[in-house]
Amino acid sequence: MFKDKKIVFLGAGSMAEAMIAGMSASGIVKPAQITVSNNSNTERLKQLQRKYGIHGVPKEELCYENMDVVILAMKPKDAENALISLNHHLRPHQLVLSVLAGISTSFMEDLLPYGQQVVRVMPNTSSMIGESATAISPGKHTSQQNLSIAQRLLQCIGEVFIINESQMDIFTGIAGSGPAYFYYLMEHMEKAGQSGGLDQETTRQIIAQTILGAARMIQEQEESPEVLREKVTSPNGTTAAGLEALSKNGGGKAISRAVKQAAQRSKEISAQLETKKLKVI
Ligand SMILES: NC(=O)C1=CN([C@@H]2O[C@H](COP(=O)(O)OP(=O)(O)OC[C@H]3O[C@@H](n4cnc5c(N)ncnc54)[C@H](OP(=O)(O)O)[C@@H]3O)[C@@H](O)[C@H]2O)C=CC1
Ligand SMILES: O=C(O)[C@@H]1CCC=N1
Repeated sequence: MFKDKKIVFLGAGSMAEAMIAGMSASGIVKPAQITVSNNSNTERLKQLQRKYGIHGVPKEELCYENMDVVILAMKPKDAENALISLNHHLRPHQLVLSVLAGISTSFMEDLLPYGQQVVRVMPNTSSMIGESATAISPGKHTSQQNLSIAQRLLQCIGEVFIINESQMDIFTGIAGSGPAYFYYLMEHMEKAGQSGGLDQETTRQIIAQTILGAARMIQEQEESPEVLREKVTSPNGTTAAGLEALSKNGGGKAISRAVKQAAQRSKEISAQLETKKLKVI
């Protein structure tokens, strides 16, 4: 499916690198098929080229007619300019994927040539090791075949969920931003471990294995998080004491608020960009 297909990343930041690393390691896409470009940081392009054996090409030197899949990976604030400058170069057969938080398929379609096939994507940085939870939603002109191409390509970096675009904000709150919540949790567990007498490195490995084990239990046992939690919790035992402290300190509420707040921010980004775009078209 991807033999000879040329994939181009516009944006060379942490998300692009995570996807490039995952795709290159998958063996499904060869590094030589991948090109990365950015706004101005040529040193960064050289670094990615050396590290992954891909092509790092400055924006002004990109050869647009050779691209099969264009992946937008700049910050949302830079999307409008990027789409406007792509408009003159794209051809109908070229598929545009965007990993930008808050950028809707209609936002892209309005700034690209009429009928351009686009797919909105929300990956996370675990793409780096092929463990992303990625959502995709097609635009209104996107064929089933191109949606399948996007799905297959993104399976190189982890699990892919095809969702309704109206669910993209909440997906972003859970999975796009999600790794950061777990790292935050780990930072705090690590500090507690150290103050309890464990060294940092050992604590880190213990926490990672604990989170990995809990995640795999959810994937492999047909039981809900609630049931699994109850199985850990002995009456009047250590876990009950820990959970009580979590609950008393607003732990559950804080987690739920974090997800909702991130989803809300995704909605706000969309709304702000829509207002700005209306002045352009
Ligand atoms: N980080 C994450 O966990 C996730 C991020 N995302 C999305 O990915 C996108 C990128 O995030 P992240 O990698 O963290 O951002 P970074 O700030 O790390 O990278 C942004 C990149 O975009 C480049 N850029 C800016 N304007 C243009 C342009 N017109 N054409 C080509 N490249 C351009 C920058 O180039 P230069 O350095 O030269 O200015 C830079 O390489 C965001 O939209 C974010 O919403 C989605 C899911 C998860
Ligand atoms: O923080 C952000 O806006 C991006 C999108 C999801 C994760 N990182």
